[in-house]
Amino acid sequence: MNNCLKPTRTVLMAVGSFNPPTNMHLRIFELAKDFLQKNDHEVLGGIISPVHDQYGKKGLVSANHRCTMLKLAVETSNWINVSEWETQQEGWSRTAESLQFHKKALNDVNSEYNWAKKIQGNLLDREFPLNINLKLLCGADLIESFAVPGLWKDEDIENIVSNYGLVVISRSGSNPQQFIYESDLLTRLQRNISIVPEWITNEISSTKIRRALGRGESVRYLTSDSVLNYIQTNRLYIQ
Ligand SMILES: Nc1ncnc2c1ncn2[C@@H]1O[C@H](COP(=O)(O)OP(=O)(O)OP(=O)(O)O)[C@@H](O)[C@H]1O
Ligand SMILES: NC(=O)c1ccc[n+]([C@@H]2O[C@H](COP(=O)(O)O)[C@@H](O)[C@H]2O)c1
Ligand SMILES: [Zn+2]
Repeated sequence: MNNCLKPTRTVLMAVGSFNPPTNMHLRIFELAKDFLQKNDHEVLGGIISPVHDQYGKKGLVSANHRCTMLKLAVETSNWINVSEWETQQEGWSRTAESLQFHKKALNDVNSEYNWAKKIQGNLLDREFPLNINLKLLCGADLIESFAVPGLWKDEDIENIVSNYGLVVISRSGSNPQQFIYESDLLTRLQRNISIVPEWITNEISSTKIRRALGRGESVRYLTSDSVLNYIQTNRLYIQ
């Protein structure tokens, strides 16, 4: 919330494997946008930032495939974009580093990145400074991973929540309110965390899509037909 008349200019960024992209990956952006627009934010755009190959998660297909699938998935959206920046670095980037890079590029009027130009183009005026805020959008399982020992630096969690802000979409099997209550750090920073309930609950996950594909079962309507055609043409996720 801000106290002046203008709504806060906000961009949402989701990080993850997107292995493969699912309809829920796009849904979380729609849910977050609706929520923020009712709460005094002007949502200028969304960015999906797939993780580097060196993240090394079991079964992760190449960034080349994941970026191509994501670009196919967002073809139906006029506001969600794909950033390949993380995948183009020497190695894995911490989420705090990725947020820092993307926020800087979004506020740079001379940015060379297409997603930055497109999002800036949604501004009615391009008064300098652009004052575009970036928030991390995630499902409740990602915030719960903050508690995994050694996975996230405390200083990164503090930086992400206090300098960017979090929008957390509830996911079955997780309880983000309780998780925040159990963390002194997150309780202190609570006003920068928005929890958005997903009332039309849906269990779609990339893991379940990979499992079904591995078993030769249909995954139609869990992801877009364009992504599905790409998976089939390139024979991905079959053992
Ligand atoms: N059904 C869902 N509800 C809420 N958030 C989701 C859902 N599916 C994915 N997300 C969120 O999307 C982001 C990217 O997640 P990720 O690429 O890990 O997808 P996933 O479906 O969880 O995949 P996997 O099963 O491989 O872990 C994360 O913040 C995750 O919490
Ligand atoms: N310390 C960190 O910044 C940190 C730790 C663990 C995961 N992450 C990110 O969270 C995402 C997790 O993705 P998955 O849920 O697909 O494993 C990835 O984008 C990864 O880079 C960041
Ligand atoms: Zn996941």
